[in-house]
Amino acid sequence: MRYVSTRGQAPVLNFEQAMLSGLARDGGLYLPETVPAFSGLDDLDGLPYAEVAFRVIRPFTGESFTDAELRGAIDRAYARIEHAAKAPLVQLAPGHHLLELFHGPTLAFKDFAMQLIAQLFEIALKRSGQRITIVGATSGDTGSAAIEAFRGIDNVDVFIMFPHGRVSEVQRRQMTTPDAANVHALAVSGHFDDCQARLKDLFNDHGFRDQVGLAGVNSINWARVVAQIVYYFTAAASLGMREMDFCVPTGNFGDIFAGSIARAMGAPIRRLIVATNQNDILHRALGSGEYRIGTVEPSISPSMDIQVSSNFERALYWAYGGDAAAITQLMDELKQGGFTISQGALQALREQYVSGRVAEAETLAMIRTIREETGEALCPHSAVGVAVARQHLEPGVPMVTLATAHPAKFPDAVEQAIGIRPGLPPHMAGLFDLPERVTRVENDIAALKSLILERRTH
Ligand SMILES: Cc1ncc(COP(=O)(O)O)c(C=O)c1O
Ligand SMILES: N[C@@H](CCOP(=O)(O)O)C(=O)O
Repeated sequence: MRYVSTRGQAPVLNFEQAMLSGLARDGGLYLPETVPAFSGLDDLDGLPYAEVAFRVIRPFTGESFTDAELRGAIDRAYARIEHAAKAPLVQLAPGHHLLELFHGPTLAFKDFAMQLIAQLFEIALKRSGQRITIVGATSGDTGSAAIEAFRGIDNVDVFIMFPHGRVSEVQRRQMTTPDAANVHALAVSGHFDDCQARLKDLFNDHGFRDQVGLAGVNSINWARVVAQIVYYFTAAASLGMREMDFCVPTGNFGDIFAGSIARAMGAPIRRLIVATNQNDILHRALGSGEYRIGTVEPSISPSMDIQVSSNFERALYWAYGGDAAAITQLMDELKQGGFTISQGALQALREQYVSGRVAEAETLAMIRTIREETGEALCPHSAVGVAVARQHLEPGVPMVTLATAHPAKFPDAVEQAIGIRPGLPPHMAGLFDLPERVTRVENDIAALKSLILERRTH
């Protein structure tokens, strides 16, 4: 399996190389040259999650890992997810199901990919003896999952940039309380898009990149996306491999893009529905063809407060039929504020995705409604998903909404909606008593570089 960059100017890599590279050297994102068809769809029902993961991921890893290495990594990764089913599917209403992706150690869907790629990184780094510096940008959940997965791993430093004052207190504490020497939480002035832009600046400075052995664990890393494909298959298997719709709370477009890969592999997915909060650039772009960056408005679903949605570049690459020059041009225009999607590409995108957005009041109302109807408390991101899914329900077609985080990560929003403050699970009970370690940094590339050079442990 060979991986190519969306911008067409970076070396073609194998899986391990693409995983260790993160962003391609031409600034693009890696994608497989072809998507493998999945054989054995009808054999998945009843299999353990780890076995489905092995079958789905194996075609992507090629010669990079032996079967035994991959199975071992998967087993260790998913042993850390508490629920027996790992990603249980629960019925919200007849025909509408919630895919619960928050039973991992940091209570968000990010654990599914991050736990696995930490295992794969460890195998690859032990083999090569290489030392790396992971830098991540987060609106809250990627950062906590990365720190949990990579803390204490030899040969790795982890720097996580989060937007100062724009993540929930639980998310912040998950990033600032681990005391491992290789973990560095950085509170950056600005919003998530600033953090992600600085991350890409670091990757695009090849001198710095090579000096520190820069690696990335955001969904710019193809290995993250691969691991997120698996639960589309387990959900489809639980519903008997009938044609179904998926509604995905969306920000950086990684999770829903994993759904398009699942569909391309053969999963019976009819519609993939992009659900956004008031930061609705994706909904607007799919409606009008104009991808224009607006102001990021803080919301009660802060992990989705994103305007520059990184993985949309991968979707565009497909929609433009693999025309890397066209993507490079669009990404240059994006630096000036936005671009117009060609009619042909827009049509191709609309064949892949439909979309909806909900405002804050609707999100709160949906948390209340689901509490009344089922007794469950939804996190605000999952509530955005459920609200948009309800706009798109069709008789006879099962709908699966991805529940991307545990309500206890966002207690203020949940309490505002239903008057009940969800408690943290026992393994996180001491979170509010631990001392925090965090460095305030300006949104400034020179300041970030010197901090990373000064703090890294190797
Ligand atoms: C809880 C939660 N829901 C949804 C999303 C959106 O996922 P994606 O960025 O893959 O679109 C995020 C952030 O990634 C998140 O943390
Ligand atoms: N919502 C995310 C934003 C980064 O997403 P990623 O999937 O690209 O890592 C977060 O919680 O940090």
